[in-house]
Amino acid sequence: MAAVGGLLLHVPESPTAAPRTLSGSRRAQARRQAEATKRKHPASREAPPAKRRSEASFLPAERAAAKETQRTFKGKAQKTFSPKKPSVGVSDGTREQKPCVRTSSLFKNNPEIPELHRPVVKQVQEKVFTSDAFQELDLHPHLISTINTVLNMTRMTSVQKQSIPVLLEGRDALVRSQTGSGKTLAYCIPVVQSLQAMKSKIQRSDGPYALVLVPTREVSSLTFGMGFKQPFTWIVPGVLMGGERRKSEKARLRKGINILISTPGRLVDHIKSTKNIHFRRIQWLILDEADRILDLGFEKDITVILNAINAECQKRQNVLLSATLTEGVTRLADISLLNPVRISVLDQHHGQSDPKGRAVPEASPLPAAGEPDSFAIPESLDQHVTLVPSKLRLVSLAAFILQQCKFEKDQKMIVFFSSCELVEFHYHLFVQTLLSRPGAPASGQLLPSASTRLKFLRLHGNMEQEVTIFFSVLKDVAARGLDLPQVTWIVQYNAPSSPAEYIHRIGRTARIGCRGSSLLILAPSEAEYVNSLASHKINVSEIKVEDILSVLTRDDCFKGSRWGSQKSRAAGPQEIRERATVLQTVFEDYVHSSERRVSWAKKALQAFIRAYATYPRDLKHIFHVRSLHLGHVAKSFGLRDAPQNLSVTALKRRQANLNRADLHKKTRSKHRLAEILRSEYSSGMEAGVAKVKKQKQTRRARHRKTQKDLLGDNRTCQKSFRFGGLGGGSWRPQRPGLMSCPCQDLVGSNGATFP
Ligand SMILES: Nc1ncnc2c1ncn2[C@@H]1O[C@H](COP(=O)(O)OP(=O)(O)OP(=O)(O)O)[C@@H](O)[C@H]1O
Repeated sequence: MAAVGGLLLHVPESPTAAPRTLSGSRRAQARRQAEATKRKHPASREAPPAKRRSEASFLPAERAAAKETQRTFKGKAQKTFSPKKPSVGVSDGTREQKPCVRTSSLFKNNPEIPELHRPVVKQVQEKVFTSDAFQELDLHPHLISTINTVLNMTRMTSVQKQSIPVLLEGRDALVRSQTGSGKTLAYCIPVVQSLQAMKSKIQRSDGPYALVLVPTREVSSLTFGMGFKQPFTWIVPGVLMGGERRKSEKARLRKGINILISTPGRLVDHIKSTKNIHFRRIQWLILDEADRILDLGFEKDITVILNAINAECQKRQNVLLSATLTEGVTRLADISLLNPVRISVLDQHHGQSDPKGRAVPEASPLPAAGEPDSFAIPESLDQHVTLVPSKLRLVSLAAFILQQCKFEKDQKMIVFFSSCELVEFHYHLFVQTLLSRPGAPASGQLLPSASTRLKFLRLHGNMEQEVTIFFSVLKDVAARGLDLPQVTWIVQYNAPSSPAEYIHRIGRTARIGCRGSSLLILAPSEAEYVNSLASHKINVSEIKVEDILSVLTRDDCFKGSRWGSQKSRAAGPQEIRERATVLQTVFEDYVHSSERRVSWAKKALQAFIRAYATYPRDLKHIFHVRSLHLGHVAKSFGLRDAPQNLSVTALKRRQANLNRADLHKKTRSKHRLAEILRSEYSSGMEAGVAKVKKQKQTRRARHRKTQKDLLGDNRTCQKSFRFGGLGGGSWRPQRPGLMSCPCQDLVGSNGATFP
């Protein structure tokens, strides 16, 4: 999974939008599908037989079918009819003659969906708000009025109530509180209060008095906007976050920044290369989202920063904030905090607060060595999981999106994917098939009932000019009434690599007491992941895949021919199957409408497999690339067959390569890099990524030069590289777009659009 975390955003569509029925060629296609399904399930022509009427019959687990975990793709021949007439094309010039292809069954040979025996655990919970107002704190009146009128906040959250007085007393603190509980203001307020109260008024040219380290530039911008922008004009806040030209950052540093917010990598960059950066007057060091900072591999950078600050100033106040208290965070607290107060906001049952709600120093229960940490999860967050066979993943995701964003009101959803390519692929696929555009033909791959009001947005760390685009998109979005904090659904299409990552992902909803829900989509072979979550006191309830797909019966555009106008009849498994098949055909037709699209889908599939191979060792027994049925997985990319060179043999060859002793040394750093790349927090500018990119460029340049010297001309490397060549060369999980052959040009989705 490379730079992970893609993200799709949805806005609601009017639930009153009248469904339109399929017309013309679309209807003909649906009929073909319905007939195909009928042929495959002849028994269901009438009422389904008794034994198939049960819920389980929805996904008939064929006895003959080997378990998905043991199967390999054999390149099943697709059924192809002679191309009597041109298929429906799309309006972008890629129209071409293609054979009329019947999609293979979505519902045959799927692995059995196991009963989910999820242990019910009592989740750790926190109370978000207190009844106390900010006025009760001894703050400057202007600061209070800014909080009340500009930030529009009156009551303190629990973490603010506990932390602000402790920090105003001048103590170091280790603060743990759930996502979206207001940790940012818990330190911003004391910092601003203490700096404005300084006897000699702060000058801009004094340089930094407070240093705030955050994991990503997105967080740095949000921190800047939320906490430090307004109150006292003579205190100048500033952000260093990459994306901007280093030269202009240097100029701003030269002018002076009093509250410096930065990502660790970028700051180290300046420490090494910018002469006029200094820490002489540092009074505050804040490590916000410490768990993510460590997850992203910034431990070394933090050490460099701590050394640089310690060399210039010894006395300061240190604060470390985190939503999860992992071993790494505790270690970081040990080296960066001096005699800290531990603030952990748990509910009354856990007895963390005294009756007045003040923090109880040193009272936080830390997990015993080896015992997993229990994470606090917002009470208002409903967590769900669904087990979906690989073949049904794409239709299930689409159905779920339609269910929430088409039939429910005011829903906003974030979908997390495991790599940038997956974001790009699904974004373009859904935009092209689920949305209607002005002037678009009624037929083609577009679903007729799509709405112009349903919107998709993509965000990932691999986007060119990330910062500008990211924020201009956000601004546009905000202008249309969208507000990221009001996200109602989090969907994790690919499981996260750690419980902490899971917490941070779902933490994008149910913030500050709002309601929110999350859905984790797992394959049947990954069901055990639920136990792994439970060991961290994370409770999920199951949604059946048939319930997700049943939404398709609410939309007549997925209607097969057989059901006519029987709108009122209860949707049976057979009808759901037919409609899911119609939707899958829409996707497959789109993907197969041109060679380029097929190639994009294959690249996305390849990225998925690469990402799948980077799960940490302790999760390998659940997520192992060998447990993937590639043919089935290919279907979830709209491909009718798996690319031949993604065979298990090729993967085995790669495994053999990885087992070679001389590769062992490299593996650990590769894992580290993979973790960085797979994180949705990765902004693409982290030191590790930049370093690897640079190394690759240098290697490529060196290689070309050697080639030129050897060959005496400008021929480039002829080392063979097959698409999807997992078996060729030393394949390893990489950032999307970086192929393993050092001489290979970058191939990827950067700035490119889906064909
Ligand atoms: N006292 C308050 N009253 C109302 N809203 C608040 C208050 N404090 C913070 N918020 C809002 O709550 C939201 C979440 O705050 P913040 O980002 O600081 O949470 P967090 O605990 O740092 O979350 P995460 O760990 O996910 O980063 C923000 O939109 C913020 O504006």
